[in-house]
Amino acid sequence: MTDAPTRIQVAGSAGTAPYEVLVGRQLLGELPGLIGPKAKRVAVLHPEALAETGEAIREDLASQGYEAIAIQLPNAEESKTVEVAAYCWKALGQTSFTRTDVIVGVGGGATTDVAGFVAATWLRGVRWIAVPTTVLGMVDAAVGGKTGINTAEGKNLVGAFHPPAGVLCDLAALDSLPVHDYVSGLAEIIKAGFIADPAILELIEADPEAARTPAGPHTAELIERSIRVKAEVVSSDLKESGLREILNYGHTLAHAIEKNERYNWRHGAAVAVGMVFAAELGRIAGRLDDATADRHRAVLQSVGLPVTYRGDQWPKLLETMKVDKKTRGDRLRFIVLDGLAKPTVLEGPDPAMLLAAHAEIAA
Ligand SMILES: NC(=O)c1ccc[n+]([C@@H]2O[C@H](COP(=O)([O-])OP(=O)(O)OC[C@H]3O[C@@H](n4cnc5c(N)ncnc54)[C@H](O)[C@@H]3O)[C@@H](O)[C@H]2O)c1
Ligand SMILES: O=C(O)C(=O)C[C@@H](O)[C@H](O)[C@H](O)COP(=O)(O)O
Ligand SMILES: [Zn+2]
Repeated sequence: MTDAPTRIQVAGSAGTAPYEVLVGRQLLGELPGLIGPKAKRVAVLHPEALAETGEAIREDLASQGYEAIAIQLPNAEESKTVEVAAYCWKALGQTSFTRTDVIVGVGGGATTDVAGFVAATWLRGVRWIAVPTTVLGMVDAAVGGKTGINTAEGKNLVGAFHPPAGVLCDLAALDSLPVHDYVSGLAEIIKAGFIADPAILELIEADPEAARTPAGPHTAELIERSIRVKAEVVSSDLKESGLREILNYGHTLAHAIEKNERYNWRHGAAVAVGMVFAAELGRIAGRLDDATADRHRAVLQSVGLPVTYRGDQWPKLLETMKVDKKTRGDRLRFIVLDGLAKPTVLEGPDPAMLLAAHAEIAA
């Protein structure tokens, strides 16, 4: 017998329907209920690494009478391209996928970003369900309806706000996740700690080694607390017209690092460096106290996340940051902290401040 899952509500916003994020074990029995009675066809999008899982889900849905297809995507960031999206559109077209049919995205954040984007664009929008299988996917990517792909110019530059009909976080999926990917997801959990829920930081600081494994005593609590932070924010501001920008803490520099590394760095690793940069920027701008700024480096390093980046790359990073989605005209905008759990926007900082903050993360 399994325990009942935790259910976290995400309110409908900007005309979209509310949905639930379930956290627990053996949740796949929830899929047909979420797919709903109108669907005839279901497309299960999964990465190469989860070929067996994707096929098992497809078979299960087929045994329940759906015309189920599996669409295998490349692993990780290689899937977030227009070519992969076009491959999915072709597969849906060849299956005569209609507006009442449903997409299921099973995988990490890269997979659910593409699956959601394909769902947002196919026939101008079909229903989709997220089944995140990484820590990062569960606590962040699968929740909130930001879907998208990268372009040559940068990260997530094409996309749509298209919330899922439900999110199933089956903690058992984390057992097969390589430790490198598990730890990368901790960066977004730590982000939630700094912007909104410091209890997260205390749980990690009490035993950083335990935080690095799904067998740790606080795994479910860390995941659920982070989902609650995200759910609360996106419930009130789906389309990032204000509050939602706080979820972008550390991301202005992180996305530039990812592009500069041709996406060979995991998103979470880049976000770790980006948060140290943002903390230093906050300190230099006279907003953030020394102890909270230093705490960033300490907690991130304690779980094995990077806190520095190649110092000679600054001109390229600065150029890429100009296309960050928070930029308005020529004014760069950063999320910084006024104190612990007090995120705010820093508009058009002096270039000397940016350079000084960069010096603090330059390896
Ligand atoms: N939409 C959003 O709001 C949002 C939020 C945060 C991050 N993101 C995006 O999420 C992406 C990062 O997601 P990620 O960290 O989950 O990485 P990922 O999706 O690239 O997955 C990492 C690797 O793990 C594999 N994998 C996935 N689940 C597995 C499992 N259970 N066992 C073994 N291998 C598994 C994947 O195939 C991949 O090779 C980035 O593209 C980022 O931009 C989006
Ligand atoms: O949900 C959000 O909003 C976020 O900013 C969460 C981030 O962790 C995530 O990486 C997001 O995809 C970044 O969005 P972008 O708009 O900067 O591409
Ligand atoms: Zn992120």
